[in-house]
Amino acid sequence: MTKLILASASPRRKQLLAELGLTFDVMVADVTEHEDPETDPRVMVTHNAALKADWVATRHPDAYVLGADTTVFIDQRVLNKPADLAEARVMLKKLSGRTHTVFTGVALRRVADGLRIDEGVTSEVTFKAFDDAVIDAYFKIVNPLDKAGAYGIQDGRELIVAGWQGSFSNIMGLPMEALKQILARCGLVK
Ligand SMILES: Cc1cn([C@H]2C[C@H](O)[C@@H](COP(=O)(O)OP(=O)(O)OP(=O)(O)O)O2)c(=O)[nH]c1=O
Repeated sequence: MTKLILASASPRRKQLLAELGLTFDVMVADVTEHEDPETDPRVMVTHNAALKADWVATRHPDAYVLGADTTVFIDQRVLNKPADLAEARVMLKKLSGRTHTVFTGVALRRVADGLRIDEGVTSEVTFKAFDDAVIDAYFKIVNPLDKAGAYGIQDGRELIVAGWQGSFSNIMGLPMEALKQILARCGLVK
């Protein structure tokens, strides 16, 4: 049987991949992600997605292994996960009333036949203009610390998000439209 492994600790990625009706295992890669705020975001997410997939793939050479990485980009700088609530607040204030870009990189690997597929997807998100009281309310319902840019489009978006363009699932962490095409190329989905 063909085995698929999701190389991720993200509950959002697990939930999104499960929506395809596939059977898969989850294994978290023990890697240090590249997180330079001044780096090219597309290069960074592609590199980090490949790092995660490669780490698991070398340990499971017969399995298809999927890795992904998501970041937020504004003012020519990358916003990764905030270190604490104070940094999360600074990030949300920077994003308030403006449009930013979300980059997700996806890497599929299989060591047994040398399969390597890399893909990068971008989406745009526009935030409402909001004040500290809104950020306080937002932090009561969403934990910003495990999310790039200190927000999750999937929860509480009525407080902060005015709209988006592109793939909603890409913003959440796994671009499902592109991923379905990649998995279909490997015969894993129809
Ligand atoms: C922008 C945005 C990010 N995120 C999340 C997706 C990712 O989980 C996280 C970005 O960090 P990542 O390093 O991409 O992912 P992760 O550490 O959560 O999981 P792993 O590396 O093990 O795969 O931010 C949302 O959930 N919603 C959003 O709207």
